[in-house]
Amino acid sequence: MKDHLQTKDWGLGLEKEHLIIAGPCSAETPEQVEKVCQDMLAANAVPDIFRAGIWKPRTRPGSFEGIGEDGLKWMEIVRHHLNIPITTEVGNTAHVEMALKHGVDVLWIGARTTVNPFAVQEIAEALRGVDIPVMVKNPMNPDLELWIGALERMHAVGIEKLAAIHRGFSDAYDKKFRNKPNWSMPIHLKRIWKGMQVINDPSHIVGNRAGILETAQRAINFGLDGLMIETHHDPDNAWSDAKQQVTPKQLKDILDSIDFKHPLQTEHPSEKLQDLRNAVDHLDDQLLDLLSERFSIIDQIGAHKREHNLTVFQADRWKQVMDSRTQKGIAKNLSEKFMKELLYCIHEESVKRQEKKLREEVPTKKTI
Ligand SMILES: C=C(O[C@@H]1C=C(C(=O)O)C=C[C@H]1O)C(=O)O
Repeated sequence: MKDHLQTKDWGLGLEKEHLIIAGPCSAETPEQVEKVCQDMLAANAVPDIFRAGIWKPRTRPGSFEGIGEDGLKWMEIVRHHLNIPITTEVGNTAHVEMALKHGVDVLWIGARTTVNPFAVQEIAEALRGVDIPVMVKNPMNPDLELWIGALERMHAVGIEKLAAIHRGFSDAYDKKFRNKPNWSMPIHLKRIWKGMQVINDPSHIVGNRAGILETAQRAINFGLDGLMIETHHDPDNAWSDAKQQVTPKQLKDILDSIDFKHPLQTEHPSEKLQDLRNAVDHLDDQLLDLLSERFSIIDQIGAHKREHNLTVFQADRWKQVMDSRTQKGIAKNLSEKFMKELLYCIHEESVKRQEKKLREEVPTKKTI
């Protein structure tokens, strides 16, 4: 993947291994901005970057849609009290112009914008030639390509200072989260785009302040690179996202409670870890041998089906395989979800191979 600059090279003094971004969901009044800063200082909870929403994309009209440009002027208050970089969301070119005019240090692209390549491209064009870091939130839907695509659009206009934000994915059925985490998405992003830092936003994932610590800890356990936590001096009376904001004191407690983990220095794994990894290598070899053996028998069954004019998919047999293996797996401490995914994957390959068998060697019939 393309070279980009990590947060430590943004020229903003962001040297820490885990970046903490905090501040209110929305800037509401100059007094509110000042009070949040004062309470952050008093609670010893000054983040690395201060966040404040100036324009709020709301699901339905009628709720508070952000204070607009006036709020950008209040960012001077933050600079005065905390002397830290400031970030806000931009959703169109007018936002970009105003944010640049008022010296916002870091921009972020919101989830509702990331879904729309036209909107992302317009913002990218407005940023061509500008030296400013941009953080891209995941799109509303769990589409990794769209997330990477938005980062690439920024990179293509010369934005090298890039990071991603994992804020969860909209899900009509799963009501446990406001936005379902789908942890595999940020992990895949980090795997595909080497060195891409992903900041976790537990506030938007959980949707209520009680669950923030648990989700934040999981993000750190998985190896994400920082946290963005909505923080307000009086969360219950916040003009937006009242349920999920925490006070600076609560932010401090959350950060103090998190057990921050560190990436492994891959060059020097301990002897113990090396032994365990060798054992995994050996087992993986055996797994591959077994899979290859299974598929060679599947091919023989395919040949048999071809000779006897049988269909590839056999529902009764498949149900029996699925049910019995799932139960056996559960008894061996493997999760039901994992067993089902594994078996679906194996079955898909089986039927593909057999169908190919049916096509490739049509038995010669004497037609003349
Ligand atoms: C292997 C067969 O073909 C298909 C593949 C199966 C499998 O992978 O276990 C099971 C049932 C069939 O849908 C079979 O009919 O036995």
